[in-house]
Amino acid sequence: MKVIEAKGLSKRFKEVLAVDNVSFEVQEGEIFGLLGPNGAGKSTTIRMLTTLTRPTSGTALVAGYDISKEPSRVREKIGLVSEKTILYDRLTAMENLMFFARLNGMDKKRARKRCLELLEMVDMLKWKDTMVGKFSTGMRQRINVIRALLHDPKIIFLDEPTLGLDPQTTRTIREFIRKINSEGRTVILTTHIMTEADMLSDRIAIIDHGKIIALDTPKNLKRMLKESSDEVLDIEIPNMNGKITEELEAFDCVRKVSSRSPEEIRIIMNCDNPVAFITDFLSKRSLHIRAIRTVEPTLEDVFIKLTGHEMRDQEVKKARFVRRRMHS
Ligand SMILES: Nc1ncnc2c1ncn2[C@@H]1O[C@H](COP(=O)(O)OP(=O)(O)OP(=O)(O)O)[C@@H](O)[C@H]1O
Repeated sequence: MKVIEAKGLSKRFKEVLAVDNVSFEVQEGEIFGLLGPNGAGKSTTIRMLTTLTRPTSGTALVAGYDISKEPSRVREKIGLVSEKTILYDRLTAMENLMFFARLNGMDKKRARKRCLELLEMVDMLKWKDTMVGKFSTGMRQRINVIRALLHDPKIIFLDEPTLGLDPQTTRTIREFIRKINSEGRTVILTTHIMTEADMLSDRIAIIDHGKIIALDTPKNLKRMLKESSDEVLDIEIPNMNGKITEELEAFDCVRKVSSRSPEEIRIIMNCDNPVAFITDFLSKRSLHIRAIRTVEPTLEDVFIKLTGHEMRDQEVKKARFVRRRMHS
């Protein structure tokens, strides 16, 4: 059964078309990942589906209700975890949760029981009477996540749920996402982390510049690359020189070269004999090969193949742009 049906959703902010005619469906019980670089339009898509912002055009049904015509019905059925969520620093974990539970219209006794239950689920019971202002980012995020579950919604939206968290908390949050899903909830998750989308999602929509450029299971997305007979090779070159990326990319059979470290490149290519090709290329330039490996394609490779650029490229460019603006 479909629990989300987005039809031609678009959102324009003045000259920026943040979301461009996006359509997709999410089935009940799925973990559905929206994967894309910073600024791709993931948060804006989630904000429209959770009724926080109105689409410029198009619409969506969430739990059977139209996001534009019946927003309060939609809000009853969903939970949202976003980085913009506010917790009150001078209230304890329990007081924060009770405050939001009461806002949701729960009676005191039921609210208390539910808060304790949820605190226990994320291993935060012992911190229930501590002020949230004293919590680490990871502890706050656990409270944020359970806050969205207070009214027991069947559809949960998580916008970059592990952003800025330490590895241990990241693991806890990911396990928790699997747990709430295994209890029958549908999860819609945005992330710019390929491995996170890969390990959690039943299906993934890859978003770039506001458009969905691919939508399938992680396995099928990766198979797409395999079946295209593209090869992905990692090559260690101890005496690397900076020009080889450009030189290699000038060949028709080379799709993309990316740097993995100062001494290692990853190359996606479609040549008759890729290893012979690369060995010949490097030996002509007196470059040595320390190791060469064929690698199973990852979602990163799928993204590169589809867009012709790395997800990180854009993030680096964006960071540089922000820094330049800050210093100008
Ligand atoms: N309120 C707003 N006003 C103007 N532009 C906006 C607004 N919200 C988002 N944008 C722009 O819309 C585009 C998509 O942003 P969005 O936040 O949806 O991307 P994202 O994929 O979630 O990335 P990020 O992780 O960086 O938030 C970006 O170019 C962003 O600058």
